[in-house]
Amino acid sequence: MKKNFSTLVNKNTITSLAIGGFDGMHAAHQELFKQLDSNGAILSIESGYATLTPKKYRQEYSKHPIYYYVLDEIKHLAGNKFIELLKKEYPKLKKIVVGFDFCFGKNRGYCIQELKDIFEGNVIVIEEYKIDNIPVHSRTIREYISNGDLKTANKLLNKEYKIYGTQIKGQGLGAKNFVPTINLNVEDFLLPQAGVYISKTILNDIEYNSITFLGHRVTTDGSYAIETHIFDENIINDDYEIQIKFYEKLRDNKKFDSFEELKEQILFDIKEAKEYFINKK
Ligand SMILES: Cc1cc2nc3c(=O)[nH]c(=O)nc-3n(C[C@H](O)[C@H](O)[C@H](O)COP(=O)(O)O)c2cc1C
Ligand SMILES: Nc1ncnc2c1ncn2[C@@H]1O[C@H](COP(=O)(O)OP(=O)(O)OP(=O)(O)O)[C@@H](O)[C@H]1O
Repeated sequence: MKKNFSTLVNKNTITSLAIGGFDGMHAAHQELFKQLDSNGAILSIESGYATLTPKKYRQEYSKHPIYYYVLDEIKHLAGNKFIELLKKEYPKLKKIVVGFDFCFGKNRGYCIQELKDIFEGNVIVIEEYKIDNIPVHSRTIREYISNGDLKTANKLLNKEYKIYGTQIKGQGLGAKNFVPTINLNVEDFLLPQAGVYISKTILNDIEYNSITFLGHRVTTDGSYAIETHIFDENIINDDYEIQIKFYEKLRDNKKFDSFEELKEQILFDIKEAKEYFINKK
């Protein structure tokens, strides 16, 4: 994970700010960032609901430093007070970049026109950004992920959806009866719909082709699990942090009548996922 270097960049040097929530750091957010100059920064207003790129993981997706405000601490401010606060914290601020639907201040009562009226500087407003006619928003991307449509979610993110987790102990059945898997504990991130996904797993900065299962292990102990199988590698993982990138869903979670049938299906899933990566090249 890239360290948040915002604390290292002096706010006195910042001349432009992109303002918003920025959960996902998706394709539309990146359109805003393109308008920042080399002394530009991102001002993320934290509502506490970021599940695509929780705060700790967000800096990875931009070269501009990210600063944060907690929404609850600033939402009572009248529009002019908010701008005063920005001017005080960023004395060289000349340009503000926001999207078409940006509103701020008490009761979200101040929007683009008020921003232009109050801020004595350049206000750049980005029109609603769409991909294949789908408006790009964090809420829309969350919905695609929750419905298992990672292909569309990734298109709107302009990158593969990625989660971070830590290794936990599994049932100890995988390597003996099925295939070896790393079992993960994941906090803070939105999890895709239950099922089997083509994925890449990153351990110690090395990216491996893999397949990932999420859901209740209805064929074995019934408990919820996130498990990833890395292809053709003998992995002895002692890494604290594991990253999973999701590509496409292969199938739903399913209850099998025997371990043999589940194993056969898992081997078929692996074959399909391998073909996906071969064809992608
Ligand atoms: C590619 C893949 C697909 C899986 N599909 C299912 C499934 O459809 N139904 C199910 O009950 N468990 C499924 N599992 C989970 C297995 O039941 C699980 O790997 C096994 O119980 C071993 O768990 P362990 O690692 O905790 O020992 C799948 C696992 C993998 C790796
Ligand atoms: N599709 C878009 N086109 C242009 N600007 C956008 C778009 N989506 C977000 N923005 C702008 O990006 C900034 C960050 O906004 P925000 O994080 O609320 O985005 P969002 O993806 O619309 O989130 P949510 O879905 O939670 O409303 C805001 O200034 C917002 O106006």
